[in-house]
Amino acid sequence: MSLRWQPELLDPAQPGGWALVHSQQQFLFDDNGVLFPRDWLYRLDLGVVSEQGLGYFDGEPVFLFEIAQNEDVPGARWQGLRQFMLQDGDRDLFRMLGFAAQIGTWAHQHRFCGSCGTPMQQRTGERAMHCPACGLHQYPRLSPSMIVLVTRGDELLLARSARFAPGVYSTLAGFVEPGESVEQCVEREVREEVGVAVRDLRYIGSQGWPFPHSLMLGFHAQYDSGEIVPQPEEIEDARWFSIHALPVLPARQSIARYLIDLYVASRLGLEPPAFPR
Ligand SMILES: NC(=O)c1ccc[n+]([C@@H]2O[C@H](COP(=O)([O-])OP(=O)(O)OC[C@H]3O[C@@H](n4cnc5c(N)ncnc54)[C@H](O)[C@@H]3O)[C@@H](O)[C@H]2O)c1
Ligand SMILES: [Mg+2]
Ligand SMILES: [Zn+2]
Repeated sequence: MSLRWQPELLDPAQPGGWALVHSQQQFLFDDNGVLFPRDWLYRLDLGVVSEQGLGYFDGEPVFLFEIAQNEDVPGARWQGLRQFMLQDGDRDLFRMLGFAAQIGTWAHQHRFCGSCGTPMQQRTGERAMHCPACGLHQYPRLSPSMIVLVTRGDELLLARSARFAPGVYSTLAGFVEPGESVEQCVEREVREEVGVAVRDLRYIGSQGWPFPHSLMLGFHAQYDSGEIVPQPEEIEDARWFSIHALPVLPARQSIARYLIDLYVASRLGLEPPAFPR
């Protein structure tokens, strides 16, 4: 892991430092980037709903201003987290922004106690919100999801949702439901989304995915039986693709792409790709 970005629980009462400004998966930036002098931001009166101490970037303390909506700031613009991910190069910057977006969204959505409605308070000493009336604690939210490449020899089962960019096909993914194991989730989601049974699941690796708070658990599975039947609401199209005639694939930074590239490399006897971090 790189040393440029180090998450840490900083006390927002500590003065100075730098700050990110986030709202609804977008960050404020200008010619100097996404980090603004914190004292300068206070003067803008941005309607801050939560302030969080995030950690250190290049050794400098970084805070987050979570604001209610994207305000116009002279000389600055807003850019979505996805755009920052797609800009190749600075993975540490994206890791910091992904963390900031998840913490900011969580803080924004837990301002009031879900049990009794009292305004929540930030705890000191751990990243948690606390209800002073009933004692409820809320921690940052994570949604475990499986993602799986299903293969049959030289063929890959890839699908697209109507939300994807035109022509893009990807691996199957879905959220883990209460009470099931990730392996059961893989079997259920594949059955639901394409009507196919799989076997020989192999866990490959995981990736934090801040859109908005998934933890992707990546698998490879062998096709077992069944014909492809796309799930009407979720899957626009699903097919077998030969490793020699693949469609437009997901972004290089995604574990979806890694699962595909890894399998293709193994079939062709090529060097395995680098894991996207
Ligand atoms: N990193 C990657 O390579 C990669 C690739 C594909 C998908 N993903 C992510 O995987 C996650 C799951 O994929 P999917 O969209 O196909 O899921 P899915 O197949 O379970 O279906 C999506 C539906 O699940 C419901 N849903 C939304 N949030 C939920 C939650 N937290 N828990 C349970 N159900 C929820 C909604 O009805 C939504 O329309 C998404 O966050 C997606 O962004 C990541
Ligand atoms: Mg899905
Ligand atoms: Zn409460």
